[in-house]
Amino acid sequence: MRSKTVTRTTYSNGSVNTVAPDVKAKAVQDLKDVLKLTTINRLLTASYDEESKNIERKIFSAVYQMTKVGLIDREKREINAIWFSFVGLSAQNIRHLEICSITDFNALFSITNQELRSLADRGRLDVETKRKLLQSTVILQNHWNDLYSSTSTDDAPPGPSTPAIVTSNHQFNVPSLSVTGVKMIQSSSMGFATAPKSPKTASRSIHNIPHKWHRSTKLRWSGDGVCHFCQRPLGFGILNAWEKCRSCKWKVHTQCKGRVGDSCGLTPDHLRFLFDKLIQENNGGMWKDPQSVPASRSMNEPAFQFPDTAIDSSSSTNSSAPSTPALPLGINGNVSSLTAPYRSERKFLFPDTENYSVHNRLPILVISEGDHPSTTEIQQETENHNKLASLSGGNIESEGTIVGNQEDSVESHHDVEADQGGPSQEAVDKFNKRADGGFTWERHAWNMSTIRGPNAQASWNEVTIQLETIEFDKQAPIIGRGRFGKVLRGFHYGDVAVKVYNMDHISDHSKRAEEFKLEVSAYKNTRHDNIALFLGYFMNDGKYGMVMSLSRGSQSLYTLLHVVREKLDMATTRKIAQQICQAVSYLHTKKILHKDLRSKNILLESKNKVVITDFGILSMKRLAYPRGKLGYYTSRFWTNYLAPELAMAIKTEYDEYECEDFPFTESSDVYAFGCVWFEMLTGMLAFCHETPHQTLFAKSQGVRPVLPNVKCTPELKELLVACFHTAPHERPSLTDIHAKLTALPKKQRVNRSPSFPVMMKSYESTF
Ligand SMILES: Nc1ncnc2c1ncn2[C@@H]1O[C@H](COP(=O)(O)OP(=O)(O)OP(=O)(O)O)[C@@H](O)[C@H]1O
Repeated sequence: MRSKTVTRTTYSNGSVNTVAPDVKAKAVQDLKDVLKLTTINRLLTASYDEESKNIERKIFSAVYQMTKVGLIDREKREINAIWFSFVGLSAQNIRHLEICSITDFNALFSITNQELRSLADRGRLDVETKRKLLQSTVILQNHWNDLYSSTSTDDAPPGPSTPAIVTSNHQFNVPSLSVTGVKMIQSSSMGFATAPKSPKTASRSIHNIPHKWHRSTKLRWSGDGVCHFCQRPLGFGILNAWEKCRSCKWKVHTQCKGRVGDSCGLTPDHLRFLFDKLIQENNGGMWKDPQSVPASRSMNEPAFQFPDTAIDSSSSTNSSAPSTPALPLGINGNVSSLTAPYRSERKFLFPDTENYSVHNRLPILVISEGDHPSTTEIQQETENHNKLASLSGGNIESEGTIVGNQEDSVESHHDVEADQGGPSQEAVDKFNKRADGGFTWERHAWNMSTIRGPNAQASWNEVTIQLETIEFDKQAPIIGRGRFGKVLRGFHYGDVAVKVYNMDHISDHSKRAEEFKLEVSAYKNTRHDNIALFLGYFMNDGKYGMVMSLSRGSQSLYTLLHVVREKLDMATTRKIAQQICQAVSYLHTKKILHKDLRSKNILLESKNKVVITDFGILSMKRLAYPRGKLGYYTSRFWTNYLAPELAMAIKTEYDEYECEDFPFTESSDVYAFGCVWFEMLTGMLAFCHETPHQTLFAKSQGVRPVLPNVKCTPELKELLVACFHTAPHERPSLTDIHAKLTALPKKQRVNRSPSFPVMMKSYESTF
């Protein structure tokens, strides 16, 4: 019998599956074949005959088969690109959608028809392509849903599984929330490659609510309304008959009705209602069902019932008991039993009463994934780059690699005006206010002579780099892409990394340059061995970017821990922790807050040296873009590092004019540092078993990360647990942590009592 080579596939959630490469290759090939067999035009014809249905089914089963084999992120993106090009999208359209985080089917299914339409509009997809995209997405989603309804619990198709990525109009995530049982079921994954598994004891309740179509016999004019399925105008009710679902408010032509599926989608309001219900029911004891999830062992132990008490320093270094109050694997069940003991004795009361706990609402989070680009993307990027370079006579080396929209260049004169000095006094004030978030940050935080003052212009000029002088790598210009922009590889008197920022969240183009300068100014004044070296910035033709030293290793701590899955020894962990402490406390002395300290933003130059990046950028406004009131686009695992006071500050609906930014403080950076340290010690993310919403909820309830069995001294454990204190002012400062880390002896000597009798005292002292 021929033995198969089996590879380990690491999922984005860190789990590992074994998949025979030939099985995977076959699945991918099947999809390509079936796509080759047919054309989307046939699939999307108005005459929806039996043959079209068969084609649909074939395509879907190929897609489904492929999702079963477990794909890594890069493969998911490639498949997504295959699907999009089959639908008729150009490479540029695909790039646009990817930039908007539609990188796999999961993401595609997670956004509403309306959001997809607005993404298509922003990407300037032509009418026909947009129609095909929307229509084909509905078809695919329907199949997915059908399959969900017809599949047994264990064989459920892999799919967007949890409220982590919230579907506001479609039902793909909903199976993980049982409407009747109202239990939050923990998902095993946030990616579409792994199937959400329900506990075996409780069968999964499938959301399957039929549409309530209503057809008015009156003559109705629907204004500019378009059919949700075919995207053509609805027109008059009688002439071109259309119907409206009373529940989800979808309007479709009568002839399209058959193709939108039998199951009614959940609108954002429905979804909120569901969450509201979950939280309310929790108060009413709905989650107290003792059958649902066995209570955590630690919950019955008095030692672990209170999060804010100092840790028992007598705990053994190799104890397997968590040193913090345990959140049992997921808060997927008996949450009240978890939180009740804390509530009864909780010392800390959150200062902000305007939070979602009070209003019984959780904000909607959509997870976008910054990632390494696929080969196809690199090729695409390189082609664009070279094409533009040749068009401009090789002058504008960078233009092709930088994504910006035409509006930016139209408005660029504003930028030039704004470039004639530092940001305005008003902006600086606003920025300082934003930074303090109502806590401790002061206006005098900024060195006014560098931002605004007699030397401001000269100071900015010194760090301005002309875009034309940067030579971008022709082979593989793009290093990676994040939530707020992308990083390119270039040459500017040496190898450099160029981070191109997306400033679309500032709708007023004339304000972009000013805002960008405020963000960059955090970098401008930093000089530290463990901080990415700022070399300069550019603002050309509506492109905003920063040039910094290229980290040689090009590997982040996240990649090392969760992709390469390397276990760090105590000495390395300590060294890295010390360096992070030094770097971030340096920033704090410069009155700069990191705001986004995560293992992804810690680059490893070598095992002995880290460099931190991406500081001072994050804001609620950035996260709220482009969803606005609909929720936030966040990086994956962002909530895991979020300090509880920040988690509490996220408003369910973001309003630019009314909402304050996050109340970032040095202490929130300390919390994030604790999470990174935790990650290094355990190889796992804090709250790794929770979905983002569960994490937010848990944090709002004062739940702290569970520290599993780690080999470290009680002092270190105590220090780590102190970083997770719910009250920000109780957390230690990074300088203190660094001092304690340094003071610890290099090697812990274990004082074991010998198994044989020894003379403990010296000969002299005995007599
Ligand atoms: N100075 C640098 N040198 C080398 N690589 C870098 C540098 N700065 C960033 N990178 C890499 O570029 C990629 C994108 O970085 P970026 O900070 O934009 O996003 P991210 O942190 O991965 O994602 P997000 O912040 O959205 O979660 C990452 O893989 C990162 O490791």
